Amino acid sequence: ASGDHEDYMRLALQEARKSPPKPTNFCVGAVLVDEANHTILATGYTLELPGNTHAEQCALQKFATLHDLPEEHVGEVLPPSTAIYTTMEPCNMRASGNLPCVDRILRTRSNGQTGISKVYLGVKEPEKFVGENKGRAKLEEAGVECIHVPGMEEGILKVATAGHEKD
Ligand SMILES: Nc1nc(=O)c(N)c(NC[C@H](O)[C@H](O)[C@H](O)COP(=O)(O)O)[nH]1
Ligand SMILES: [Zn+2]
Repeated sequence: ASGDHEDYMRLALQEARKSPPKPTNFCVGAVLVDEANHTILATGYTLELPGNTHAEQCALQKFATLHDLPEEHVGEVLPPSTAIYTTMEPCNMRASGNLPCVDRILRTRSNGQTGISKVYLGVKEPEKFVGENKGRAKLEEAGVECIHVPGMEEGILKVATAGHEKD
């Protein structure tokens, strides 16, 4: 039911609120969900884990850690109907040059692993740091279904840009 999608996106926004505002990125929240069992596998928010970490990256890393695996191997332990909810579409390029979350999501589907098969997003990425984010098209080309969960855009962007100069 669409209510579930909004509930998970609201939870992701709650997570985003925990992120320390910075002028050089967005405060984003993510929730990794086993859709078949309606269970939350992990949550994450920007900068939750040490280093210049992204929300989606943190959720993946935390779930991998639960299974004593590094993030790059998380695809080995994700249940068959795993989705990720993220308040902002996964990054496809990062000004820091760190591995984008689109690549981390696609990596979960390597070696015949199902990995993440659905991405629910709250907003498109504003073109402030890296121009237009073409991540959604890249995910869809790879067979990952991307679904916009509407209705929370204002709140998501307010949190995401909390560390930015008020223009
Ligand atoms: N989906 C998403 N989740 C995040 O947790 C986050 N911080 C961004 N932000 C996207 C933005 O494009 C990058 O934050 C800047 O490009 C700076 O790059 P770094 O974050 O320093 O690697 N996007
Ligand atoms: Zn990212």
